[in-house]
Amino acid sequence: MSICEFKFSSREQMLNALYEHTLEILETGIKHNAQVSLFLSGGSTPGPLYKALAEAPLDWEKVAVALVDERWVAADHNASNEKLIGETLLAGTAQPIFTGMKNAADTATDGLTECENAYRALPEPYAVSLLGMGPDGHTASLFPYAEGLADALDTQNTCAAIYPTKSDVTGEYVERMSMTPSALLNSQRLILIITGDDKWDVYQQAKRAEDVQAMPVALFLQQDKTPIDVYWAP
Ligand SMILES: O=C(O)[C@H](O)[C@@H](O)[C@H](O)[C@H](O)COP(=O)(O)O
Repeated sequence: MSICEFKFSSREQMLNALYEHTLEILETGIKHNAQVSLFLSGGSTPGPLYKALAEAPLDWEKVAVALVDERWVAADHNASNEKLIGETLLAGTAQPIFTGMKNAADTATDGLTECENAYRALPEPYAVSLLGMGPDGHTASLFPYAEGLADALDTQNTCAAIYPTKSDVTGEYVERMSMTPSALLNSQRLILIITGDDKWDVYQQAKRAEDVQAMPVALFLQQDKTPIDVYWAP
C-alpha cells in the first residue's frame, strides 16, 4: 500500500499545499512529455484549488484537462462538474484543452460510447487524478452497490455509466458518468482530498474494508499500482 498522508490544521494550508504539489506534478510531466492529462473531480472542496490553478504559470496548452466524473445534466446546470471547471480553472489565464463527459445523448448509458472515444483520445501519461470521497466511501461516481458499479470495477474501459440509489450523499442527480478504476489507476499519481473528522474515520475504515462494493474508495487505498497521496484538513 503506497499511501502518503498529509494532514493540515486548516483548509487554506491544505489547498496551498495541493496547489504546489499539483503544479509540481504538471511541470515535471510536461518537461518529459509533449502533453499530459489532468483529471479533476467535482464536489464542494476543490473549487478554490481550481481557481488558484487557473492563474498558475504553466504551459497549459500541454495539459489536457478532463473530468473524473459527471452528473448527466446540461453543461450549464448548477450540478454540472463541467460548469464547476468552467467557473474555476477555465475562468482564469489558464487555457488547457478541456474534455467534458456530458454529450447530447439522453442517458449516460447512451452517451457512453462517445464519452469513451473522447477519453481514449486523451494524452498519456495521466499525470495526476484528483479524487474526493463521500461519507459513504464513494469516490468519483463509484457509489456503494450502485447499478453499473460491478461492471465498472471489472472493465478495462476508461468510462462507465453509473446509477446509484438516490441518497443524501448522491443528491438529486443519480445518472452519472465516471472514470473507471482501471483508468484512474493508470494515473502516475492519485491525490485524495478529504475534510473533517467524519471523513477521516471513513478513510480509516476504507483502508481496512473487505468489500470494495461497500466502500469503492477502498479499491484505491488497497492497491500498490499507483501512488496515492491523501490530503486532510478539518
Ligand atoms: O461529482 C462529485 O460530486 C465528485 O466527483 C464526488 O466524488 C466528490 O469528489 C465527493 O462527493 C466529495 O465531495 P466534497 O468535495 O464535497 O467532499
